[in-house]
Amino acid sequence: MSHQKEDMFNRQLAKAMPWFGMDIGGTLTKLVYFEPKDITPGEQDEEAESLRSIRRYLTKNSAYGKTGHRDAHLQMDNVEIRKRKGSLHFIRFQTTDMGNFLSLAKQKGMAELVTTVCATGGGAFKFENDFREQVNMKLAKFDELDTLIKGILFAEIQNRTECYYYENARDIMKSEKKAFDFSQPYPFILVNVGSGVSILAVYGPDNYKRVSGTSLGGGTFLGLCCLLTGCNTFEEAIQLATKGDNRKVDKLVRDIYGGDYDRFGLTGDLVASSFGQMHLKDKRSSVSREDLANATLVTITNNIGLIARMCALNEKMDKVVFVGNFLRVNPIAMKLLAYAMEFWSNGTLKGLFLEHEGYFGALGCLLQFNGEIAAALNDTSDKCTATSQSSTTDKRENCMSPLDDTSSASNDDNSPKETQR
Ligand SMILES: Nc1ncnc2c1ncn2[C@@H]1O[C@H](COP(=O)(O)OP(=O)(O)O)[C@@H](O)[C@H]1O
Ligand SMILES: CC(C)(COP(=O)(O)O)[C@@H](O)C(=O)NCCC(=O)O
Repeated sequence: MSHQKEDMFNRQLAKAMPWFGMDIGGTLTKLVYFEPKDITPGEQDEEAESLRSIRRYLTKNSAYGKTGHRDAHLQMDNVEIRKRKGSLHFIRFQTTDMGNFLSLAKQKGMAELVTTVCATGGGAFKFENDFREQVNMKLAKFDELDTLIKGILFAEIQNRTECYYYENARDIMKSEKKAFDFSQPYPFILVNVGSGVSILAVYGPDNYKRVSGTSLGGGTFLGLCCLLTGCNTFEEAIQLATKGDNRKVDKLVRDIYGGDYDRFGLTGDLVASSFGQMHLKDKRSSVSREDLANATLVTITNNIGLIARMCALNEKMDKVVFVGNFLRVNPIAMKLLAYAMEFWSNGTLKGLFLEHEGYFGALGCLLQFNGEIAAALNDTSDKCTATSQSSTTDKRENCMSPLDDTSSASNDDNSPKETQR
């Protein structure tokens, strides 16, 4: 890009503030907000009061409405995006609270400032009309798996301690979090544990395929836990699980064999049948809510671990990266997954985790926003490439700046894609 074009590009980007990326998931909506920290006095003079007030509101609070939270511990400072320096803020709320979010956006004057929000996740499709009708905002839609990978790669570059593993994974009581150098990531299996689970094989920055998935995910854990224990929140479910013992609920190999099943290396303390004791009335009457929560967590986690391991085996990959908000405040699940990768593969597989867990889709989306504008400024149809899929055909006829109208610039082609190697 020429200097002149770049200047114009940066000015347009600055005018497009606030920069957001939004991932509207099945359970949680994740919002990543870029707070510029290099505002010049000139910009400050021109800045609309509503923009200033939004910045203050988002950065000074850590709770918003009934379910909104800013994860201050995840804040990324000194980030450079498109030559602007600033901080990234990570905010989440329940997707069922979207109505309140839209009311708040209206109240804070967002609709006058922002014409287009970059959004990903199923809700970018589901809530598109609500955004248009209630706050006159358009959604520039991006595929959730494309943005997930983009977000992960960006976070890894920004934060050298983003990725970690569990040392001594075979001994869950002693296993400890340790930084992992993920600067040479490819190839790897990516397991996104959200409401449901998507499993990808990632070969390069723009080259991946969705190899598997399961409906038994974070939503299943939370739903079953609420049913079985009467708890109401994820945090409560995790707290209960931390104090419980799945062995009072599950049938172990030793409950069936009286000890190990040596011939096939199945030790006595291995779960033979999840919830396998719960058909017996006396066992049912002696289990606690905590035991049931723990057994639910172990059941769901082990199942995800098993499928992930099979995918790694199929794809001949040795790194398995787990993300998604199911892992939030959930060391039990992470340690179990680390153990499952290590133990069942005889040490050939490594389970890896990332600090920003459930925010990568929203982060990737925020980064994508700039790409769309760049495409618009270059203003040639051949430069209007689809979000990242190297093998997909871009069906867009016009590229328009999201500052004006993104209805045709967004990735509206929502047909399922599988990137070819
Ligand atoms: N505060 C929370 N409220 C609800 N679910 C939570 C919360 N924190 C973590 N979770 C877990 O995260 C899952 C959602 O993960 P996420 O990656 O945000 O997926 P989605 O995009 O489908 O909403 C829930 O099913 C639940 O297991
Ligand atoms: C449909 C989804 C991609 C939606 O993503 P999510 O909101 O759960 O993060 C995911 O829930 C999923 O892949 N479910 C499993 C579907 C299956 O392969 O059985």
